[in-house]
Amino acid sequence: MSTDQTAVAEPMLRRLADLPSPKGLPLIGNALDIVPHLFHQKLEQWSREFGAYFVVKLGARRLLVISDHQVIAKNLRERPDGFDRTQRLAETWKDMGLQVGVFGANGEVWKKMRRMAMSAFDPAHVKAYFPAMIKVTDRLESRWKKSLGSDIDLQADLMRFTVDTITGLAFGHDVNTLESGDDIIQSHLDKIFPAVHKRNLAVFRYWRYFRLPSDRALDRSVAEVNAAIDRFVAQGRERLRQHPELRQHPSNLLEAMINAADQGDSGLNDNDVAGNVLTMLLAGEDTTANSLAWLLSLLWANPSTLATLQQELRSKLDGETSYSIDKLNDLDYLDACINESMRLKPVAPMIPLQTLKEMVIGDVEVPTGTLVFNLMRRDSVEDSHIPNAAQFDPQRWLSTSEAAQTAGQAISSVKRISMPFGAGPRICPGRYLALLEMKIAMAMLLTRFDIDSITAPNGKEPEEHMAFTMAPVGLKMRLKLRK
Ligand code: HEM
Repeated sequence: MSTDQTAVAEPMLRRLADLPSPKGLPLIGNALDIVPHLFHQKLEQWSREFGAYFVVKLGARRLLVISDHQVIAKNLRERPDGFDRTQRLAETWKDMGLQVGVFGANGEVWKKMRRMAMSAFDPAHVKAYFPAMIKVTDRLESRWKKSLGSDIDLQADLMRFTVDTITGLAFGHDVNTLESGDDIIQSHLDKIFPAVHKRNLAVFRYWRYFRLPSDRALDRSVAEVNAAIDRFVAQGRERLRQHPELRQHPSNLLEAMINAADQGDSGLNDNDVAGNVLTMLLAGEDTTANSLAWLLSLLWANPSTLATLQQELRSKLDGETSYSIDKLNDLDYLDACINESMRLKPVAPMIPLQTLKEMVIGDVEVPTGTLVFNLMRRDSVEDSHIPNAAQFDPQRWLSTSEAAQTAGQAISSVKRISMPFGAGPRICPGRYLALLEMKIAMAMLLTRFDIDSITAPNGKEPEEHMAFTMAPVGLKMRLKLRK
């Protein structure tokens, strides 16, 4: 027998130039195919056409787009050594005059920032923030009681809920948008994410040469936000000076992060604290509010699931005088509903990264500096990976369910395929807090009220709108007092 016959064939590697690519125009490539708020859907559509690996051209930039969940999970775990967040994100952030925080930072700076952020999310601290979360939830309940029978702008109210929660937690500052109308900082923060998303995709960075009126408005908003955050950091320091006991038991994220920065070897200063506070504000509001809005719209579209969830919440929480973290963590069906809605409607449907070295991704050889767009949802909604993937079926997350007994493989895979909070060393550090917020809001809503209707414009399914996070468009909710 010749050695040739026994040798194991080396897999053939492809290069970026060998991969399929949607047809584009000279110089600008596929830029005209891209509508920023539908970018994720376009990439998902192309991935069905071109497969798990393809290249999109945006001017001089080449994006390697990947939708194989196993490869994506490996990419996310290969941080910080194999991948950074993109250079373009860091540049966009800097152009806008924003302080770098843990989300946008890379390398050694990220490591320090991440340590500081994690200290703020330590479970003992989250427990200390919990009473503030209850207060905000009570206010949401009062607000909704005043709106009985009329249309509630669902997302706007959920944003008020998450803004008040995060601002309270981040700064110990009670902005109370639920009772007192609009908040100034919030109206400025609202401009930042959509601008980051648009500028990240732009082929020509015109704002480096001239400013349109919208850019000047953005500059003003960033200046206001930066000044407000600096004030909050100064106030936080003053509080710690006056109440040294808060060093041991910080009452908010800001105090916890100032403490972490003040540890001898932290290498962090107040600018870093400010960058992380801004990051928490941006990362913690739309994400949680949009996830809740998607969950509610899916429940309304699936009445028997809504009834089962209502039954779980009422049977376990009726008669309780107040919420507790333990009780909220004992709501298995609610957990399953949240997981299932984030599988179908992940608010971060793509995670862009950039390679830090030459590497092989799947069967593709890529050079250093390659932009890699990880599509988080494609496999999660494919029947070949998840049975009846389009169906909203929380049961698939319950290990005790019949489905789990008969299709054990499918159940373990749904947990591996759906990664709404990312994965690996840069997985979302706010995930437990976000889940707690979602649970307390759902517990309040379904034990105190009956939902009369949740509708999207024209009676259709809600459309997806991407502006750094993916939101449902135009949801209105009507409530009745519980029978
Ligand atoms: C349902 C709500 C949320 C969702 C779906 C979500 C999702 C995500 C995702 C997908 C990432 C990227 C992870 C990766 O690169 O692997 C991320 C990162 C991050 N999230 Fe969240 N998030 C949520 C809520 C929050 C909250 C409430 C906070 C803080 C108050 C937060 C803070 C952050 C931060 C600081 C990062 C950057 C982590 C790093 O780069 O090391 N998130 N989140």
